[in-house]
Amino acid sequence: MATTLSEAYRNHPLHLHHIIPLDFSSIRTLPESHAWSESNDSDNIISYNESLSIPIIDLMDPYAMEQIGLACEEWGVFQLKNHGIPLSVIEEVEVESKKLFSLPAEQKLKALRSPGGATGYGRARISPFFPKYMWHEGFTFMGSSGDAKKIWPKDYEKFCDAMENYQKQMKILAEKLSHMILNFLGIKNCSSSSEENKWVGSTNHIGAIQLNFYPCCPEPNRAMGLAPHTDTSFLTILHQTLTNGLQIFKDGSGWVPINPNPNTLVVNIGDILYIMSNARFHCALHRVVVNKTKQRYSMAYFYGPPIDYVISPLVINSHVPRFHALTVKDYINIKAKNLGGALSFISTTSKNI
Ligand SMILES: C=C1C[C@]23C[C@H]1CC[C@H]2[C@@]12CCC[C@@](C)(C(=O)O1)[C@H]2[C@@H]3C(=O)O
Ligand SMILES: O=C(O)CCC(=O)C(=O)O
Ligand SMILES: [Fe+2]
Repeated sequence: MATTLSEAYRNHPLHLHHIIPLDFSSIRTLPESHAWSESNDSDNIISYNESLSIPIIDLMDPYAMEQIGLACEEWGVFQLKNHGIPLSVIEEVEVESKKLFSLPAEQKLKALRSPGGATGYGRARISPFFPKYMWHEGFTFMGSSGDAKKIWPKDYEKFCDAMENYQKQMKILAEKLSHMILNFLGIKNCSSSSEENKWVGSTNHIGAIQLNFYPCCPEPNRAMGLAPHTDTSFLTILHQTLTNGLQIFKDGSGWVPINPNPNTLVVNIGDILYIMSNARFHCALHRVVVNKTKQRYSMAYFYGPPIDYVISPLVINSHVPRFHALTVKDYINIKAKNLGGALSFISTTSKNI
């Protein structure tokens, strides 16, 4: 599984300066390399407005499927309560993640992501697309975290157990949500489509964890935690610690905050589901802003089909497909070169293909 995703990234090696994070522990002022324009502040958080808050859905609600479908159409993202993930599993992953990021830089660098790799410690993979660096460190892994053994040759077990339990639980939840979403889209009722979506609930899928850390920042209004992006996944499930920062872009409104709610996970649709929904769902462009006094941590689980799976738009009622069908691997390759332009690159109305 891990090797298959790395295979897709191998053709797009990054320069080391786009992988090695700043040693934030020794920094007291914002370096020019991390100073984004002030405009990032003025287009910032919109004022609170009831109709502009991301839906909170109770997974135990008998109408959860319809509510999830509607939230995907309007927002591309929703908050989920009664999700069934034991609190202890989430708490442990938080403890281990905090332990990891508080290590001295040289220790973390032992697990540095390789230039063409998908897993390990480093800056976000999207870093080369932006003129400035982000105020962020990340650690990506799939399955058992071999990279943790490089950091703690003897004491890796607690970390690995916590991450494995978390992945196990996240996978179960991701499968449940995927079934509901595919049902909502009516994919189950299309000819041969249940065949095509056999990856949901099988071992033949991609499941990856991204631990994110946003240190306190001396000038948060001029810095960026994680630059605007959509996830490549089918769907992403995110746990955030109690510090604000995540925002979703809503056409006509601007950046809408998704502030943490206790016992609530954030679920957003990724590019793969956006394509499969034939753009019926909203594409969840999101970013993270940083804080002067509070550190922020988040743990994302990316769930999606295997890299040889052919993504094709679900077309109902003689609607025209808005995207060319292509494999996950091809899409990852296109995105590695175009980032935000990847979706228009595969659009049936553009002249790129
Ligand atoms: C399984 C995934 C999903 C990846 C790529 C690969 C490993 C790391 C993930 C992230 C995590 C941080 C944001 C993002 C945009 C990034 O830079 O790295 C994500 C990206 C994607 O959704 O494309
Ligand atoms: O830190 C967050 O809240 C969001 C992280 C994120 O967008 C990602 O890991 O893809
Ligand atoms: Fe994301």
